[in-house]
Amino acid sequence: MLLLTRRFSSVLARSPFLARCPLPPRAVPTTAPASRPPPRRLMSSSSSGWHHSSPPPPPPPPPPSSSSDKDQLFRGLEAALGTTFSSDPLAPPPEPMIIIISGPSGVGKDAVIKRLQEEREEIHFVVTATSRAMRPGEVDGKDYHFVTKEEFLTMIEREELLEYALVYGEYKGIPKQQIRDYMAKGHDIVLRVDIQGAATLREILGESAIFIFLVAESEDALVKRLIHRKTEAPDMLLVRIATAREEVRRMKHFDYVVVNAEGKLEGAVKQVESIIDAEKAKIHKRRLRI
Ligand SMILES: Nc1nc2c(ncn2[C@@H]2O[C@H](COP(=O)(O)OP(=O)(O)O)[C@@H](O)[C@H]2O)c(=O)[nH]1
Ligand SMILES: Nc1ncnc2c1ncn2[C@@H]1O[C@H](COP(=O)(O)OP(=O)(O)O)[C@@H](O)[C@H]1O
Repeated sequence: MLLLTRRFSSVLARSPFLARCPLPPRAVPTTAPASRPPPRRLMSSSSSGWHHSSPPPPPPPPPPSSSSDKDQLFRGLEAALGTTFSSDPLAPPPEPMIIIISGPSGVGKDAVIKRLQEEREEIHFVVTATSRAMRPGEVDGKDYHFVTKEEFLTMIEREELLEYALVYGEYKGIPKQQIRDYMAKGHDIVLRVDIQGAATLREILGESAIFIFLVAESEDALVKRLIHRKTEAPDMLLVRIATAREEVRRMKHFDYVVVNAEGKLEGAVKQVESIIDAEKAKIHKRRLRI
């Protein structure tokens, strides 16, 4: 430390900046402090306490004001350290991650993911393959890759799927290659799966992915939302509601729970974004293995 201070002092001594703002002579000792006797202290006659017998040190030099002074000081510090200051980022670059969004049918997974994609370009929503029929308004390759049952079975045989399940009588599965391609390009991956799919993915991905459970504020709200969507016949509605009751009990296996309350879609999306941001800022990051 003493050596550095000396070196810095000698560098600054040669700079015009120092000529205008000289360092106080006692700031850099020329002899080792151990060899110097401790300063004598005298009791002041006033009641205010102790005073040094030596005169007060001169005031520190004023901070550099002009940009050339600041530049001189910067270079002086570099010279004193014997290295240049690097402008490389101090934090490691964020790595792509996999985010799994699950929850009961009708809770708003698709709605949350759609808004998330609008907010964050770097997110890739994996379009899963399904054997179910296309609903009005759905687009092949955007909502799902709609395939026949035979085509789906071929994909299973060829081990092209990271995970697959029979969901309400129809096959659903995640194409592996799509994940690899987008991760290689630095994208974060969002997967939307049912609860059994999330359990399978937990076995495959362990702690390397983030598992988010989406819920409505209440069962009552969830049922109304499903009725309002008008995509299910009453008997299928009953199956989905009964299943949802079971699914909510599996919440404890997830990392986070986000409430998508009625009319508060934006709040749910913001919370998912906060989770992603916090995970990106973690020092001990999740190590992905797929
Ligand atoms: N396990 C698994 N579930 C999926 C996959 N893709 C979609 N799902 C889930 O299948 C369930 C039923 O999907 P769908 O019939 O499209 O109905 P909706 O999502 O409830 O409108 C939803 O809970 C989806 O999350 C997948 O690749 N694997
Ligand atoms: N916060 C919310 N408030 C009101 N309606 C919502 C909200 N989130 C989603 N919805 C609506 O609820 C229905 C079910 O949402 P959807 O995204 O299809 O659910 P999931 O993908 O989980 O089955 C849709 O009609 C959607 O527009």
